Amino acid sequence: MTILDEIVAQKRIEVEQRKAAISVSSLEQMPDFKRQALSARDAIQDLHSTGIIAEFKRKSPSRGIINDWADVAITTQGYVKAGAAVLSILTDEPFFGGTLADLQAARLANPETPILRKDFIIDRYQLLEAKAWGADLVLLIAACLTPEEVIELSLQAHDLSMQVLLEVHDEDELDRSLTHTIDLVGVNNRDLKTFTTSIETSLRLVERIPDTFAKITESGLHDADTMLTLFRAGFDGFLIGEAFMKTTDPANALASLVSQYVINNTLSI
Ligand SMILES: O=P(O)(O)OC[C@@H](O)[C@@H](O)c1c[nH]c2ccccc12
Repeated sequence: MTILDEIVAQKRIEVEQRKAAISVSSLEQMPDFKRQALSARDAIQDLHSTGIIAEFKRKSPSRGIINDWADVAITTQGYVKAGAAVLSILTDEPFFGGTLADLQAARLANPETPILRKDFIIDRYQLLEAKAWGADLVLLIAACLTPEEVIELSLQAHDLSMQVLLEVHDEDELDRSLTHTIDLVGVNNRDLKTFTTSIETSLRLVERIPDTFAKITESGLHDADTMLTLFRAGFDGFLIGEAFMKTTDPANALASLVSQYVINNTLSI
């Protein structure tokens, strides 16, 4: 059993418990449910965008505790000020230490920045939760969904005005799950079986992703040279968590990376 199987098994139980605790109509009555979601795709593909999706992550199965002290509102506001185009908020509690309250706090603190609900989505109910608690887009992970489920969940997300980031890790997942009903494709550099990260995964898969989708490279990124290599290979966006969260000042770490990236990018044009 891989870690992903374990997380999804746990998630199925959790979703049933949440459904029993909060009804769909209560979610629909939450103030943000009717809010028009912001376009993450536009924010990332804007000419002046850094393309950075900055993640708030307290812990992970691969790293254990990364940061147990940071405040969500302060950290995410700092991220935005330092140049993040989009925010990613982990809402899985057992494995990543996140909550829907974190999502809501980030929403309140950053009314103009698109926010990704980062979780293991397997059920429409979680899309309703995402919208109700302030998300603009959701992650769908190809490795834990059938191609039919990807289509169904992405259409439902669109009905709620949210965009969809489809995460893949290999050719098979990409070829099997890519559908015009998603908006952004994320290549996860982290192998969930071994927890190792390799940007070769992104460099290999980018060729197969049509230009109609925004292309995001995810995980294990921490330096401007690597970002530049990936940008040149065709990526529009970079999902980065640990490199920021493990420092004493996550927003400042983002600011340094951005200035280095801008310098390198300008020098090499
Ligand atoms: O912290 P990193 O190595 O910069 O990675 C961020 C992000 O890509 C990673 O947290 C992630 C990618 N896909 C996921 C799916 C679920 C939970 C977490 C993730």
